[in-house]
Amino acid sequence: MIQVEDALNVILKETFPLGTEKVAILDALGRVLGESIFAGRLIPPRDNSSMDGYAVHEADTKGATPFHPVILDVIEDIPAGSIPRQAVGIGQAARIMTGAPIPEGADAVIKIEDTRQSGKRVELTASVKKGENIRRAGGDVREGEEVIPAGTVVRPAEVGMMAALGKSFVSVYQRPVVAVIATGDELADIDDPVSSWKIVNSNAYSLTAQILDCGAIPLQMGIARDNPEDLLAKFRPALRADVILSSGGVSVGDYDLVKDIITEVGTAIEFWRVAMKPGKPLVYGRIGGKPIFGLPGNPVSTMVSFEQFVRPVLLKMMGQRCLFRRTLQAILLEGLEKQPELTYFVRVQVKREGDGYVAVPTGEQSSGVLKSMVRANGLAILPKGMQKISSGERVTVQMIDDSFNMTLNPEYLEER
Ligand SMILES: Nc1nc2c(c(=O)[nH]1)N[C@H]1C(S)=C(S)[C@@H](COP(=O)(O)OP(=O)(O)OC[C@H]3O[C@@H](n4cnc5c(N)ncnc54)[C@H](O)[C@@H]3O)O[C@H]1N2
Ligand code: MOO
Repeated sequence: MIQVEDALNVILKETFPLGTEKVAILDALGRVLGESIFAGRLIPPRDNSSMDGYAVHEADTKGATPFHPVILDVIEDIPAGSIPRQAVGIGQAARIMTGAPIPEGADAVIKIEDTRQSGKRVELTASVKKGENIRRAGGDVREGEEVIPAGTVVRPAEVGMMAALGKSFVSVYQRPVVAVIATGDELADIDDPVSSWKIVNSNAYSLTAQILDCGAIPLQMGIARDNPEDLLAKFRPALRADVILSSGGVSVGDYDLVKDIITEVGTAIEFWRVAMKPGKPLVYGRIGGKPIFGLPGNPVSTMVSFEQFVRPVLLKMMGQRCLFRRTLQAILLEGLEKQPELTYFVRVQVKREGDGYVAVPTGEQSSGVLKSMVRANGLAILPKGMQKISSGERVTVQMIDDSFNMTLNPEYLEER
């Protein structure tokens, strides 16, 4: 039996980012850049005004006050998007709007609030400094500058910047295709007739959802029955995926055949059984360099094993550098006993309380009870060596719900 951390080390050491592909910048959202983005142009492309006002010579504005205004001739109007036709001379001003290019001659912009226009003239009631209210060409981005380094996760700001730089396609890391095989004679699909002898194949759906949630591409292979022929018929075509997952059939029962079958198709098994609960009977191996995971069949075991081992693998393949969930410290509000040789992942609901957090176990912790997973936003990690934990003690919680910290003001949640 391998320890959780050792298992993770073995798996991640032999996992590498996939190649890259070109996608449209909006499709790059949430993905990892495979190239650095360099500026092929200046932003802004030329000096422009940051205020609605008048482009002037700074020297002309000296000493202007509401009681001793300076009067200038207005020579033209420069709305944003237009090209100035004349240079601004001494004693002259050009009316200019935010974003419009600064005309020749002018070296400052005075904002409208500090002026009074009368006909073809303008009175300045304040002075300006050289360069005031002018955004310089290249002030945001210089030509040739590395604006976004390779390895960055693309967010809306990066999408906007790439658009500003005229880059419509960009290189990102590929998304792995992940095959999912459910195993078990007792399984029925969602739409099959209801029978008390059958269990709905929910694992294929929770796993597929977890794969999608990571940004990877699921490939549902359906249900394999507990016989070698059917298992081989599902595993063989699954090997074209980048990662292969199965659920069930990895324990010690008479029909737990997954280990034998994946060995038969050529998998080098690296470990079977991890010192954890839930998820102990996990089997892991490599086939043609690809990872293959035989996840335990209990619905919670499947999901928790995915969280601990498969999710980091998929993220690493997609070029991500942050492979793990956020953890936080919380006060556990219920005492628990455990087997000291195993690491426990306890389903909890974490809430803010004062400056800190509290964690409440979400009910029955048996590996078949999916409802306590539905109610959980975190997994409290009770480490190996610990025998029991009392209410009021501090625990580390792995947050499996990213939206957790969105503690919205309750009045925003009121319904109409
Ligand atoms: N004698 C022993 N028995 C068991 C041990 C053990 O050490 N000794 N370990 C237990 C633990 S821990 C787990 S976890 C399970 C895992 O066993 P398998 O991976 O072989 O899973 P199955 O036996 O096939 O199924 C377990 C359970 O989960 C339900 N299941 C299976 N697949 C699905 C699915 N796709 N969707 C929904 N539910 C599914 C299945 O009906 C069973 O109830 O073994 C223990 N036994
Ligand atoms: O590991 Mo099993 O997953 O405890 O039920």
